[in-house]
Amino acid sequence: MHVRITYVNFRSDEEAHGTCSTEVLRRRDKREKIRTAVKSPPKPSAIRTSGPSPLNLPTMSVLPPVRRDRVIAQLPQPFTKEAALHTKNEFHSRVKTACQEHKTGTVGFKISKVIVVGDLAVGKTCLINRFCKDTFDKNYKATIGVDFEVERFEVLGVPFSLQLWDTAGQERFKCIASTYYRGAQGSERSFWLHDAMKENDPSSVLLFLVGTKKDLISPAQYSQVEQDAVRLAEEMKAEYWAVSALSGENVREFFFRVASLSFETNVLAELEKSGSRRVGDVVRIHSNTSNVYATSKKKQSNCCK
Ligand SMILES: Nc1nc2c(ncn2[C@@H]2O[C@H](COP(=O)(O)OP(=O)(O)OP(=O)(O)O)[C@@H](O)[C@H]2O)c(=O)[nH]1
Ligand SMILES: [Mg+2]
Repeated sequence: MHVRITYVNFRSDEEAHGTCSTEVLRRRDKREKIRTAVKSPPKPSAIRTSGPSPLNLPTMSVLPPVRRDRVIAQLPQPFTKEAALHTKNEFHSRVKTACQEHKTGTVGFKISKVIVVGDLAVGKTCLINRFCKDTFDKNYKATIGVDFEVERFEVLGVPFSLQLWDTAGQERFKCIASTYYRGAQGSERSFWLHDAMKENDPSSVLLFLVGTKKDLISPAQYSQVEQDAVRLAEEMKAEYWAVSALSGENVREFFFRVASLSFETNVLAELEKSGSRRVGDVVRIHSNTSNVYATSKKKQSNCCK
């Protein structure tokens, strides 16, 4: 399951420009090879949990407990309904039931990848640091290659982790990000989106367009920029957010929304996968047919609607 996020960088003196994007990608072995240039992230097994709730982990666990402020009990709402991946008020009912019945399969053991990509200095690193470390550095230090953070959540009582990849926006480091998005063509501005979408199945991607540095723009300027950003998000089939790493505005809400939609999509996919092999399925025996197994419910589509 892939989730992508693209950012628009707000400036008070010019129209939003540049993009950075975040995507949650399912672990792909091929891609792991680029990590020769970066720190090795923890393997999935290193964050495995044994019970349904990490808050109840035994003291012997190697894992720290999920922070209280990373517990998600309600579906976070989109920034604007005009450009949202979906506008439901609550988690999908099948997801809620699966969580209540502890039938979320392997979702609690997975890490979803969030890849933040975009032009240099749009604020990718600061955004991640504000969320993960609650810090902000006004001095620009270009990211070299790729860096990462792992954030653990508990969604509807189920552990869920995001691996946040912070890529470099500078041209000279683009080759590393390009390992993810091979074959990219097009302008600087469209590079990230076009390339990323080309390399991945769009139906398995959650894409977010994020306007960074919201504090730099006046409310009047912002409302004009937002119209353009919403239009762009619609074109991209992305969910739009506007954030400020400096003030912290919307940063937590945004990452909670990313975690929640990724979690929901993962659980629905898991239910879809296991739909034809559930324990306790009804077994019907017909004298006139050789097809003796039937599930109690028809397979349902993996859809948030
Ligand atoms: N005013 C304001 N400045 C910000 C904000 N976020 C980042 N900045 C500043 O913008 C500059 C670049 O921020 P970074 O987060 O390092 O940018 P980046 O996208 O990671 O850049 P690369 O690593 O080169 O791709 C820094 O000087 C930050 O202090 C914000 O929300 N508001
Ligand atoms: Mg950076």
